[in-house]
Amino acid sequence: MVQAGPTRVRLFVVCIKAGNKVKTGVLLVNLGTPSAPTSAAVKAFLSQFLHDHRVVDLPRSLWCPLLHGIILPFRSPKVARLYQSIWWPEGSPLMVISRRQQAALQQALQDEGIDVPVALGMSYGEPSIGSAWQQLKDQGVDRVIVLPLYPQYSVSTTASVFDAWAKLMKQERLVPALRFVHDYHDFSGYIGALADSVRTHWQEHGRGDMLLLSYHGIPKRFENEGDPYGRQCHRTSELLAQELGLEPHQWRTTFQSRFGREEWLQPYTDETMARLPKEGIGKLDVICPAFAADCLETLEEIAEQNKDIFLKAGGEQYHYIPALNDNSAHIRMLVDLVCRELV
Ligand SMILES: C=CC1=C(C)c2cc3[nH]c(cc4nc(cc5[nH]c(cc1n2)c(C)c5CCC(=O)O)C(CCC(=O)O)=C4C)c(C)c3C=C
Ligand SMILES: [Fe+2]
Ligand SMILES: [Fe+2]
Repeated sequence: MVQAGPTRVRLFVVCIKAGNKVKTGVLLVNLGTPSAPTSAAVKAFLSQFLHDHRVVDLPRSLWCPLLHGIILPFRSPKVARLYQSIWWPEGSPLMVISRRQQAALQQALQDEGIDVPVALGMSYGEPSIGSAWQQLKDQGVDRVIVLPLYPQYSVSTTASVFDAWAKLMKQERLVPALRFVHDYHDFSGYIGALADSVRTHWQEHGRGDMLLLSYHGIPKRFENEGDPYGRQCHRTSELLAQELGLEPHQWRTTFQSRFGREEWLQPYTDETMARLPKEGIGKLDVICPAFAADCLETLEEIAEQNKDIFLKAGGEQYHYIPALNDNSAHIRMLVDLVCRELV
């Protein structure tokens, strides 16, 4: 569907680029997921992920014995069982949804008359960022918009996408022109898409006493060393609360998915769940704005584990509001992000 206004600007931009024989491509990136819900596949995935210095920055002489001797052998079978509990017939939810996002973004750009191929790469596992770049290269792309699907910048996610891209480019003689989407934590289209999703949920399921915004955590030390992730999460929450007209007592920000023994960003989601019923919150709605696609950390940890904690602590009603996934407002927002980088 061709619209007036901004679309005409977009078409104009694409035409200029076409005249200069520059072809832009989009590389969507997410974290990745195991290829199967088995101990062996989870071990392979965790091994690649947890060897990334951006994720675990301990000296290898300390970390590798712990990783190979304890974490991989003991965590893999345990986590494989969790993946089994959320696995879909078509595969890992994160992978299935990411593929849908890629296809929907491709279609939406095409509908706008924007001839920009979209490829999907994962930081860990398959499809790799390298294979996604190869697909774009095969289509004659010489200008790339790398779009990590992380609304809030973190050294452990966004920076590792940049590392992977830089490593890949070491093999190229002709490095393509690059636009790298650093973050979109306060982008109006993203806040609007989150707000639409909450409103739709309220219309369908009724409204809780509180909206809890639970973000994936990072070690507190990362923040002390300059990672803006926590600050950006709080800003997303404020903007969403503002957009929904929530009073301070009607929303709260927490951090989930702790790993290891050191302190992570606080307050912790699970501890908050156990406290809220005692503070008079009986009905709770939970949203996870750091996740562009549902995955283990939302479908199992939030929709199952934390629900149990809240209900066992005396809560009456608990609703998890799904990630934006391939909903139309999310795809529209991604089109807008891409168009911003086409200029
Ligand atoms: C080791 C420390 C970890 C940091 C730091 C971290 C940051 C971080 N992660 C996401 C998003 C996702 N994490 C996912 C899985 C996952 N994360 C960690 C650890 C850290 N994450 C582990 C060990 C795992 C694997 C599962 C497990 O063993 O518990 C996923 C994928 C889930 C899936 O469905 O496959 C996502 C997505 C963000 C946004 C983030 C920092 C901002
Ligand atoms: Fe190692
Ligand atoms: Fe994680």
